Amino acid sequence: MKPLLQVHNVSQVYESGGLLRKGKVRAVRDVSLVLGEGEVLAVVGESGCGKSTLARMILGLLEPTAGRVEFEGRAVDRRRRGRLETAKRLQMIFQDPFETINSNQRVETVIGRPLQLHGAKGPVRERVLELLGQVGLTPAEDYIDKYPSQLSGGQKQRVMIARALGIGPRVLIADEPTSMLDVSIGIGIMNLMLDLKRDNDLSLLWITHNLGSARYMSDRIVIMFGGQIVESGPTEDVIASPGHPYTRALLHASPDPWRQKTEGEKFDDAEREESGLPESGCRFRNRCPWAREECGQNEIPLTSLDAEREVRCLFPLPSDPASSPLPHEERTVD
Ligand SMILES: Nc1ncnc2c1ncn2[C@@H]1O[C@H](COP(=O)(O)OP(=O)(O)OP(=O)(O)O)[C@@H](O)[C@H]1O
Repeated sequence: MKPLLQVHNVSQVYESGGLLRKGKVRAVRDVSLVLGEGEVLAVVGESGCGKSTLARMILGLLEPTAGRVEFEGRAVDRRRRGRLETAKRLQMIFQDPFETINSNQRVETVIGRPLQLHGAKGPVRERVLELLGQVGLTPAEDYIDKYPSQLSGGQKQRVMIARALGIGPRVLIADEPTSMLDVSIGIGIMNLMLDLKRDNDLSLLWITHNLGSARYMSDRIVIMFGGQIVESGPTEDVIASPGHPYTRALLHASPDPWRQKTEGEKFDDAEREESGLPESGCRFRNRCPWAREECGQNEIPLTSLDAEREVRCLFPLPSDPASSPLPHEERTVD
């Protein structure tokens, strides 16, 4: 598969705190990944693991502290003109359509303005109607003159997808686009994105904390924990026999993935998580039932499990699921 988007050893360090309490947050640590043409790659991890930071670096909205991002073989340019060029090819769908839609603009403007910005001449109404049809908002005439407040959450997300699609991107980066929607509405959005991917020859980067949606959507999966990739490989293989204890824990956890969070709550979670993780050795070891002394001694590298899979663990779980006990049966720390 031809690589479209390449992330090479990217890191991000934030300066945090005020005058009295300064600190550094190493939000993303040496992450590399490749998204191939026509592929769906899922990036999965819990709140605070660095997914959104990674997405912002990919889009050129945030300069990596180290490493680089290449799109179609060229470095992503952070200057304004470069960003416009990038935006034509790489479009983002955000978690919260309520936040990103300007409430004073009608649907025609929300979708039409970026078309004009990217060079469409004259009235764009016809094209907007066509895009509304493509995202399932039909009859399109019923939607085009509406304001966001007259739309449901799922309809707003469809408007945002139409807006992104209009520019003719090659890659859609979707950051938790269904997490604020009811499950059935979210499934509708996932099906729509898969259809659009197929019909428009798109690639998708699907960012989520929900392994179920990643499984539904993706060909390959990257699992992140504490700013690092801890496992990657073909989605079905990783889910059938996770190599990293964190992937295993994600599989067996039963979080409520559709719960709405406020912005403040999100940050609290993330900060609590970040401050509780060890800086050296395996970052997951305090939560790992298989952890041994060696796990805290050195940085753990990503190593190959086979030609397509990598795992960041000194003692990867065996591939035979029967010999890998469930979390509540797991043996105690040596
Ligand atoms: N602007 C910022 N300044 C300081 N720290 C930040 C900033 N943005 C994010 N962080 C921290 O960086 C880490 C990664 O955050 P990020 O938002 O990328 O994670 P995430 O996996 O996308 O989480 P969520 O799903 O909750 O958005 C967290 O510890 C977070 O608190």
